Amino acid sequence: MFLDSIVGRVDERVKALRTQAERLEKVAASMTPVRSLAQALSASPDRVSIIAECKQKSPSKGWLTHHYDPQALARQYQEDGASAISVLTEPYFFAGDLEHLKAVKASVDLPVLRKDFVRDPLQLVEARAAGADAALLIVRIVDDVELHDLYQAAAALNLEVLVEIHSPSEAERALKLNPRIIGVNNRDLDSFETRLSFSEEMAHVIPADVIRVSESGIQSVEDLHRIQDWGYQAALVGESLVKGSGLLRGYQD
Ligand SMILES: O=P(O)(O)OC[C@@H](O)[C@@H](O)c1c[nH]c2ccccc12
Repeated sequence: MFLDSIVGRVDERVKALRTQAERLEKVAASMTPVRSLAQALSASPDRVSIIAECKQKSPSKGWLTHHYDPQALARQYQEDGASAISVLTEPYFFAGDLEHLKAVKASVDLPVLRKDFVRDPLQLVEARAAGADAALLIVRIVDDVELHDLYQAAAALNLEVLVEIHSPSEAERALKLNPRIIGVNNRDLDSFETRLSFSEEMAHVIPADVIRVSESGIQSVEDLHRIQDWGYQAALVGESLVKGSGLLRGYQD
């Protein structure tokens, strides 16, 4: 199954990273203060804040664009009113690269989120050393102890986290962390199908003081309005923006 193979590759990457642990920790400790994702997502309470994603390829849709320039894309997102930028760094299934994140960070003023499959605290050190302000934590791919340890490790690095869930039981696990931001993924990671109303179903299990992000399959201004009606402060949008839908501009007008 997809997640098993992706997790296998992640664990290989982590193993290779071990030799660089000391250097990465030094670099991470020397980084300038983070740009706060939580603050960026709370800045415009009357509308949905958009985390715009740089993604070249996905397991469900294949190549999204032939000419991928994450730096130029992120700059455009910022100009069009995005609140934060998400950058895919997973190389095997999403054609991502940590270098994309570094380039993006250097060219925008917005918080930058590392979008990867995080299983080990060293990946968070690596993210911080590359300039990430926040990282995604997918509840499904770790156990409770690992989740807790990753959450603590991120806090120690001053890295904010977007805790991603895809079921009521994952919501329960996530809430034990007292997280500031929760992402509800509308995409089922087994079937790859997206269903926006999943965000509606999950809204009532997330406490009101948690920043809610609806993720995946968001394509139109109407979708953004629906999410807002369900009590979400933010949306994570990839494919439709990469393909040039103009959703950000359409929403600003
Ligand atoms: O391209 P979309 O459908 O707008 O989705 C963006 C984002 O939600 C999606 O890329 C995503 C959400 N959670 C993930 C976890 C891993 C990789 C990718 C993702």
